[in-house]
Parts: sequence; structure tokens; C-alpha cells
Amino acid sequence: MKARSIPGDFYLARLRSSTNISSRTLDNMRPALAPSSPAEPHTISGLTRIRAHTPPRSHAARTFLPSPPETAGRKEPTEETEHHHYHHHHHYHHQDYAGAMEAGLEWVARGYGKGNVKLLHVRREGPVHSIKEYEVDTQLTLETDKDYLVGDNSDVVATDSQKNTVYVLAKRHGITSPEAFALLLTDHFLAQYAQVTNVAISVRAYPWQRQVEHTCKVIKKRGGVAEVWTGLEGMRLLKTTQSSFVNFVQDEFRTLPDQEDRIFSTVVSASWRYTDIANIDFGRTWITVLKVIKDNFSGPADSGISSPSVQHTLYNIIKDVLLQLPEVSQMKMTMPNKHYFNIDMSKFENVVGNIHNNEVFLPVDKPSGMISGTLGRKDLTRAKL
Ligand SMILES: O=c1[nH]c(=O)c2[nH]c(=O)[nH]c2[nH]1
Repeated sequence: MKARSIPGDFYLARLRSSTNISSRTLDNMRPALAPSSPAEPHTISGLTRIRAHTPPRSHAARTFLPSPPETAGRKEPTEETEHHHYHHHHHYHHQDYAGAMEAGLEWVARGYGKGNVKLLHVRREGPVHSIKEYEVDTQLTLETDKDYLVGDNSDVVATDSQKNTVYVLAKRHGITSPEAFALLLTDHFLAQYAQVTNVAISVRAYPWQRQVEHTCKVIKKRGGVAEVWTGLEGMRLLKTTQSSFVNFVQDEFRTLPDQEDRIFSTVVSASWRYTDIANIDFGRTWITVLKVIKDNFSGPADSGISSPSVQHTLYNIIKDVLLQLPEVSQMKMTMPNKHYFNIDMSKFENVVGNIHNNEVFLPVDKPSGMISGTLGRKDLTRAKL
């Protein structure tokens, strides 16, 4: 074989990512890579070729057999084993691999698998869904090393199949915790493939949390009808323009100047009660309320909507919900005013130039304004009394 005429040759860089290199492939590549002087590394078309001046190996060291499945160690190559190997796998370029496993070497560790298998699992239990987004690494170690040593893939569970397994087990069993999912995968790989001796699964969970909580409260007196309140909590909003607060009481206690263009940020809590709970799509009303809040806080994307105060924005939201949802009899809402105060740049005139900037703010944790209100339908409110 031609390939045997250059023992000691090896190549660096992305020459071939597969271990299954046929001697034909190497033969075809050689002319393009042939350097003028074998002593120098050459870069040709982005490939670095290094000529290693290793003395030709002995015949016996040039090839070997893969470990038999029942033993972890490797059998020493013999004339007999080489003969067997040569005839059945002559397309492998044995002598290019044999050098690494000369006598006296052993595996300290080996493994292969898929890294960062990303998946999002959605658990759909009625209209309330829950999600888990994970990145999973799989690593298998096989009993034999014939895949590494001679390119025999017959025991190899492809990393692509390992990736598919992650998806299939998520579909079949669902996902509760990273640990439960990792244990599920580990047990699966060991049970499914007898040639696997070790499995390592790593899972990283992406920390999603609900942007807005859907809440509800149901009260029922014996013999009465259920009073159902649906709500939302934790809807954090912020806008950088079209919010003002001016013309409020001017006296000796006031220090706050009129604010023509301030930051408006809040965390909305709201709840609403239904007139009659028969035939109500609770999920749909919840989505509608969310949209009414967004529309009144932000307005249309091109023009926005201006807010003269938190009070006015709060009123507009509740009013619109009651107009759009006849099944709602009453709605209450609180909107804390999460202050972002303009940092006074007048002290830094020399450093910043424009002191009238509206760009640097101090987020204030506490205190915050507490604005709230409840609106009900007149007829129903009266009927209740
Ligand atoms: O929208 C506001 N309403 C207030 O009642 C108030 N009070 C205040 O100091 N800032 C604001 N902002």
C-alpha cells in the first residue's frame, strides 16, 4: 500500500474530523500537500503539515487488534492478529494510529457525546403552561476502544442519536427537575446499550420565571354561589417618555419640581370579579386585561400614549376593562410608582457639558408611591347593598 511508504507522517489542523479516513483519501490528498522540504512545517490552503522524523516502526507495532468486548485492556498485537486485521479492514490506515498506543500506554479517560443539547419543554395542563429550558451534555464511555484505535464504529451510539434520545425522553416522560431528567437519561443509556460502561449527563437549567403571575381567589358560602376573583401580579413596566407629573400642590412642604418628561415604572397588581361565572373563559379575560394594561401604559408603538399621572393611567385601565368585558363586575388595581430620579448633573457642568441631560437616573428601591383604585358597575354595586 502506498500509504505505508510514509510512516511518521501526520497532519495538524482541520484535515479530517472523522476518524474513518481511508488510505485512498490520504493518497488523493498527498500531492496537494507535498512539501519541497520535509523538514519544515508547511501551510498549504490553510492546512498545516508537519513532517515528523520518527523512525519507521517495527512490523509488529504497525497494527493491532481492538480490545475484545469482554476485556477493558488491549491485546498485544501479534503477527496473527495483524494478519486477521489487515484482511478484514484493509481500508483503514492502521499505521497512522498505532503509534499513539505503543506498549506502555493506557487510557486514563475517554468518552464522547453531544454537548449543549438545547431543549424547551412545555407542559400543557389546560390553559396554564409551564416551561423548562435545559442544556444537556451527554457523555458515554464504551467498553471497547476500537472506535478510537481503528475506526470501527460498530459499537458507537452516534452523538446524533444521543441528542435525539434527549428529545425523545423529554417527550415521553416530561421534565420536572434537572436531576430527575439527568437520572432518567443515565439509566436509559445504561439499559439501552450493553456496550456502555459509563454515562455522564450534565444539565444546566435556563432560569425562566413567569413575567406576570395569574392569580385567583374563590370564596363560597354554604348554600351560596362562588365569588370568583381573577388577578395578575408582578407585571413590571417602565417607559422612558410620555409621562409627566405637573401642577400639584405648591406649599412649604414641596421640593419636587414639575416633571414634564419623567420615567414611569410600576409593578401592576390587579384583580377582578365576575358577574356570573357560567360560560366564562377565564384564560381569555386574563389575556384581555393584560392587553388593556399594555395599551394604556405604552400606547401604540408609533405614537405612544401620554400619562399625566399614575392615577390617570390606572383609571383608564380599569375603565377599559369594564367596558370591554361585560362579564366583569368590579376591578381593583394597585400601581406603585417605582421612582427613577434624575441625577442632578448641574454639579458636573465642566465634565459633562450638557447639564440638561435626561439620561442618568437613580433607581429608588424605597419608598415608592402607592396608587390604587377600584371601579364597579353602579347597578351591581347598588344591588349588593
Ligand atoms: O403620578 C404621580 N402621582 C402622584 O400622586 C405623585 N406624587 C409624587 O410625588 N409623584 C407622583 N406621581
